[in-house]
Amino acid sequence: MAYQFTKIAVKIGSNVLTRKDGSLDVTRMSALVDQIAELRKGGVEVILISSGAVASGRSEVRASKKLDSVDQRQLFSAVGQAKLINRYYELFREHKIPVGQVLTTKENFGTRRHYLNQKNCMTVMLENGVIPIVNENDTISVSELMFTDNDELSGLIASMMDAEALIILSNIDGIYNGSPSDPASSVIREVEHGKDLSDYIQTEKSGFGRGGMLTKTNIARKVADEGITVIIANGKKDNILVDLLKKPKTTVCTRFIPSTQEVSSVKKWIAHSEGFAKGELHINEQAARIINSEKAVSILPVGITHIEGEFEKDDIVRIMDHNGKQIGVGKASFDSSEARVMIGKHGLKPIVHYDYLYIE
Ligand SMILES: Nc1ncnc2c1ncn2[C@@H]1O[C@H](COP(=O)(O)OP(=O)(O)O)[C@@H](O)[C@H]1O
Ligand SMILES: N[C@@H](CCC(=O)OP(=O)(O)O)C(=O)O
Repeated sequence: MAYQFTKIAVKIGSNVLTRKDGSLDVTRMSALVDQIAELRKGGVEVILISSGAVASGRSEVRASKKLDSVDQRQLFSAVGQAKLINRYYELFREHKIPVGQVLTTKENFGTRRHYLNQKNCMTVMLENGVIPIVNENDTISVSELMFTDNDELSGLIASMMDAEALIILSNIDGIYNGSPSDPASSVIREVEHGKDLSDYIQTEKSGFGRGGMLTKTNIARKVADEGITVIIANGKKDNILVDLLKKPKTTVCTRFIPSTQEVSSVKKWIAHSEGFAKGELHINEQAARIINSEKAVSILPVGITHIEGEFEKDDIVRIMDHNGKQIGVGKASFDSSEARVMIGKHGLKPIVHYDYLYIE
């Protein structure tokens, strides 16, 4: 039977892969691997983004002295990632499917060249029948260099690899329209473009996760706006992956409806580049109004009131409106000193061209 999608990114959260005592839930891993193998047999290409390094390392080593949170993360992930990938390797080998490890950091997405290098690496893996298993390189990404969590990373990967769908597996059936523990709440089955869900999200996180439901929702919206279906579902449920693709109507999950507008690959990269922004372009009210309308416009010097920070040509900059609120990000066509000289002048080239502008 043909599946609904032919190329998907699947993110498996820490909570799906860990038991209550923090040990690696190999039975669950094995069940998910079986499902991915079944999807592959049915012609679906899969990119896996798997958390669980820190959680699986925690039960493996006893620290000789009390460690701070950074040391703990580095120690546990170094040990745990090896264990995690080894398990995946063994489990996929039973299906004769080769896997490869991709460990990455936020910095690896900072320049277009690095971004394309990673894309090429994973493309060549897929072309050769290898399933990429991606995780953040927790041993070297520390504090401000870290992704918020693997949800953010999975959004980047799905967008970079032009996946048709991103399936985020957590320990909950989807996004509830109230507290998940309240029996009166139920799972929101579909989220249309522009729907704000922030009122529903509780700030608490599950036992081993890092980001929580709010990051999942924000990432899901952004990725769906790029034309990719995003599904949040319960990875602890039997046969969930296959059911989501085979029986989309009857399988409980939250589904973000993708935008039908085409988004260029450069724009996709820029949309996920906020974390690497070097400076700020502040624009006046009229420019903000035009940019926020549906029209395709560039950021011209005439609409800029001031520039904050220093940046080079081709760096990512934040676009701020007249109230100081961030409305987008873009790639600067000039460095900050050149751009400052151009402020307020008519008839000059754009500081950020429309092709390199992402409005939130
Ligand atoms: N409205 C909501 N609907 C569903 N889950 C929610 C909601 N608000 C908060 N949460 C919490 O978000 C958790 C999932 O996020 P997270 O802990 O980051 O999981 P993961 O490790 O799978 O990434 C759920 O277990 C739940 O406790
Ligand atoms: N890279 C970390 C993932 C931490 C994380 O973001 O977890 P989660 O919130 O479950 O996606 C690990 O492998 O432990």
